[in-house]
Amino acid sequence: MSDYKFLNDSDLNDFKLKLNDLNDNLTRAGKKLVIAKSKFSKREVEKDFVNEYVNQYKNAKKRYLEGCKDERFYDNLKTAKLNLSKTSKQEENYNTILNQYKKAKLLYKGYKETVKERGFGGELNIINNTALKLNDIKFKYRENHPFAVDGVSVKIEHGNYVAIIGHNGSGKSTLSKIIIGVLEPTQGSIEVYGNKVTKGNINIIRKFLGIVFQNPDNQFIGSTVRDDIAFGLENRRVAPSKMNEIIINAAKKVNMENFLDHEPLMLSGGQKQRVAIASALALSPNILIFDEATSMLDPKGKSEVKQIMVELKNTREKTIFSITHDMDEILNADKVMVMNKGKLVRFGSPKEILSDKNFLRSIHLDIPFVAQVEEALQNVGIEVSGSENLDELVEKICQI
Ligand SMILES: Nc1ncnc2c1ncn2[C@@H]1O[C@H](COP(=O)(O)OP(=O)(O)OP(=O)(O)O)[C@@H](O)[C@H]1O
Repeated sequence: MSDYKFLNDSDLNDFKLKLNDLNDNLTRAGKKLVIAKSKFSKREVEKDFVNEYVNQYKNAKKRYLEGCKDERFYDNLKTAKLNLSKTSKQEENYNTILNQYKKAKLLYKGYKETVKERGFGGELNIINNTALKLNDIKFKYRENHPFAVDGVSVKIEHGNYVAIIGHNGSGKSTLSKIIIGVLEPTQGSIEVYGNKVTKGNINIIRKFLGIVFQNPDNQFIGSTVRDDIAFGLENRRVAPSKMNEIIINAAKKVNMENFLDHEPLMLSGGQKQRVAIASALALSPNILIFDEATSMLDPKGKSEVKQIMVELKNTREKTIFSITHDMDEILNADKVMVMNKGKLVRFGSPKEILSDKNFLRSIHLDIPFVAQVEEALQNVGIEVSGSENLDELVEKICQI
């Protein structure tokens, strides 16, 4: 027994992630079966078609139930208990063995709770501080097509706010779909916090990526803001007793806590997007991706959402990616990725990117308004640069 390797929190976390994934598969198989049965009742399909989904559901359930049984936690507790029973209080290592027993007891309790909660609450394995590492990513939609993403390599550290810009067709959306695992790269590899993304773990890793899309109206399911934020949590089988607190906290982060009982469709565009952000935040993603999230909003809505993005950035709790056509937004970012014809042609701070305005113009990108004003002032000998917004620029001018 002396070389027995006791389990630790990371083993319990791995078990949570695995069980939650099996539970997702089971839920998906259940949904597909319901659809197949409804098609059968409308006489759109034959019985064989339904049977196929019945089998898939049965298999998913079998895998889930097998996944629930993990003898390691019981064996771990049994070993720790045995060790303790063989050790007298006078022995030097008594306290270590007692602590091992206490830990094993906690892990066993955690295992039982995990089964009850269907694996909810697992956290992404943080192997290193690099939120995203793309290694020579290439992607083409069809064999005889050019690469839509062509050899992109980049390393983004945790807590950064990264703006991805580029003219239409430059590969931004394709790249974002690769990051979120909707498209599989034709070549290259991806690491998320040190976890190499594979077919086997992509569904698990995707749970730690939150996405806010362009059209706020396409993102609502619930009849109130509260229901809407709850939807994702219900899918993850979060215990109802825990839900309220999570919903309120998420709503507070986007200043929507007073709208929880409002109907989502009656909100302004900016408010809708803030609810969409809250729904994503409720699921505690490590990486939050904004996919043109401000492009359909009026100026007030745009500014509300951008303000929330800056507040999120300032907490440094999440890594943020924003795919955007709004060149003014890049001033808020820590790093800017400039895409052109599928390639990452520039990567740096907003100041570095804006230092070569002619290059940006050559690939049909607008220059942020503030930077244009700064450029005009520089041309008449007034040295101002690096302002994040108009207020900052005005302040700098007043100090000259
Ligand atoms: N489903 C698809 N099938 C085939 N080609 C596609 C598909 N989607 C995008 N493409 C092509 O891939 C290239 C990159 O497109 P992508 O949509 O990623 O660019 P983008 O920078 O996001 O553009 P936009 O700003 O217009 O959304 C373009 O040449 C585009 O025509």
